[in-house]
Amino acid sequence: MGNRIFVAIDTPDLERARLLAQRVRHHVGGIKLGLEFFCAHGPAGVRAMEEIGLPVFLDLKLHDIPNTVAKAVQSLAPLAPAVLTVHASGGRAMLEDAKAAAHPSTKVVAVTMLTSLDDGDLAATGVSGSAHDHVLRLSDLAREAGLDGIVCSGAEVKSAHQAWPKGYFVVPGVRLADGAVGDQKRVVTPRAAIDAGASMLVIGRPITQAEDPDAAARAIVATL
Ligand SMILES: O=C(O)c1cc(=O)[nH]c(=O)n1[C@@H]1O[C@H](COP(=O)(O)O)[C@@H](O)[C@H]1O
Repeated sequence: MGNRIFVAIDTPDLERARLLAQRVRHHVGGIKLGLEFFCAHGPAGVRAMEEIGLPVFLDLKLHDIPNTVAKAVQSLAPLAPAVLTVHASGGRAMLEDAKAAAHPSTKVVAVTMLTSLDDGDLAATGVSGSAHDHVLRLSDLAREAGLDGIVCSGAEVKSAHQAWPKGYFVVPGVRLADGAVGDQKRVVTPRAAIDAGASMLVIGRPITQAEDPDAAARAIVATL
């Protein structure tokens, strides 16, 4: 089994992104590029990062009407990212059209409920019930729409995996027991996420903000 850690390269600085990816490349299975990077550098930046030779997860969390999302996904298809995110709450038609427009080799995964939110935040958006139930509902929707998997926290991945054994489960909000949580609310350790059935761990600041990112990535791998 390959390394399931994707390092979140959250920076608008292309040189820093390259340097970070190169430093940790032997201890991660891929790199995740998100809005911060993509807004600054677009497809050319993604291509520049692809040259490092690691699989690229393009995390744009697309969420709009079906036609707009499908056209955006179509525009991204030449980049053939290993993984691409859309928001599950965009609804079934949006999810189906996103999957149909993606490069055939791209896993399209649906973000369920952001790991920076808790039950109280959910209630404030007008959704009653627990984060757990909300994630499970959105996971069913993603499966029915033909997506490859979902993004959820380590607290829900076990149930989601049981309900969808062939799904691909991306887990962010990963922290070592003594690590700073920052803006994340639903966090688990790397080991707990893997034991619960995560297919991929997304880890950003615990690696990228460490004094020695390479050593930090190596230390996390050692816990798995
Ligand atoms: O889709 C994601 O990757 C994602 C979904 C989610 O619910 N929570 C979440 O934190 N992420 C991303 O995962 C990364 C987490 O970064 P750290 O909190 O620094 O480890 C960031 O790049 C987020 O954009």
